[in-house]
Amino acid sequence: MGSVSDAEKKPAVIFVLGGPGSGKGTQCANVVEHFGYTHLSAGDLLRAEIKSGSENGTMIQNMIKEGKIVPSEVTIKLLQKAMQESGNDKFLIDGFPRNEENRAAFEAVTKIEPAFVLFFNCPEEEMEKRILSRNQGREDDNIETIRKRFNVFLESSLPVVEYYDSKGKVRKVDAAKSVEEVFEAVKAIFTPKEEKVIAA
Ligand SMILES: Nc1ncnc2c1ncn2[C@@H]1O[C@H](COP(=O)(O)OP(=O)(O)OP(=O)(O)O)[C@@H](O)[C@H]1O
Ligand SMILES: Nc1ccn([C@@H]2O[C@H](COP(=O)(O)O)[C@@H](O)[C@H]2O)c(=O)n1
Ligand SMILES: [Mg+2]
Repeated sequence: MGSVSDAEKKPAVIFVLGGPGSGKGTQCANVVEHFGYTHLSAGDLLRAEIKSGSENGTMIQNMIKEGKIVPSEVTIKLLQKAMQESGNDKFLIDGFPRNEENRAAFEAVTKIEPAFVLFFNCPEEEMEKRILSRNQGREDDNIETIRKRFNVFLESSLPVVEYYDSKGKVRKVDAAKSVEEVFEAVKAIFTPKEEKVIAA
């Protein structure tokens, strides 16, 4: 039997999930700094696609304004392109998969299974407060769209988390704490077991 060559090795993927405003982007930036992953936010890639003037731009903009999930084909192409261009082999994929269609299509197209799913658990009240004071000029950071995004999260995204939980792949973090406290919990998940033994 031949061994898998470096060129054939699949990249390591961690899906980062959690409700809107739970702190996914904030914590991914910390993980990048400490653990050398490339951070790919599906939402950021879609917003960049609108700005680029692509033919899908208007459709994506309308979906984001309504808090709806863009068809997987579009988002997966953007993720694959960003992964290839990064030159890295380990990725934090933030805000994806957002529904069962995203999940099944990513697996079918890339044949990649996530190493694990990092799930930020945060009460809706706290997430709403954070989004309303984010001030990044996002078109979907208004109370009407926020409510729609929360509904989509409950109805379509949480079942994906439950799917991975049933496979023992979810690492759940209490995201209602301070940025520093949340990162302590995240760090413990990313630190290899042998390093934890040495540090003890
Ligand atoms: N633990 C925290 N405590 C207080 N504020 C936080 C915390 N984590 C992030 N924030 C702030 O909350 C806002 C939302 O955080 P962030 O953008 O990281 O969330 P997100 O999960 O990526 O949201 P979205 O799904 O809308 O992209 C930001 O203004 C950020 O600075
Ligand atoms: N897999 C995804 C991810 C995001 N979207 C759309 O982008 C919006 C913003 O996403 P954030 O992660 O930056 O909050 C989201 O509400 C969706 O409209 C998507 O379609 N598919
Ligand atoms: Mg984000």
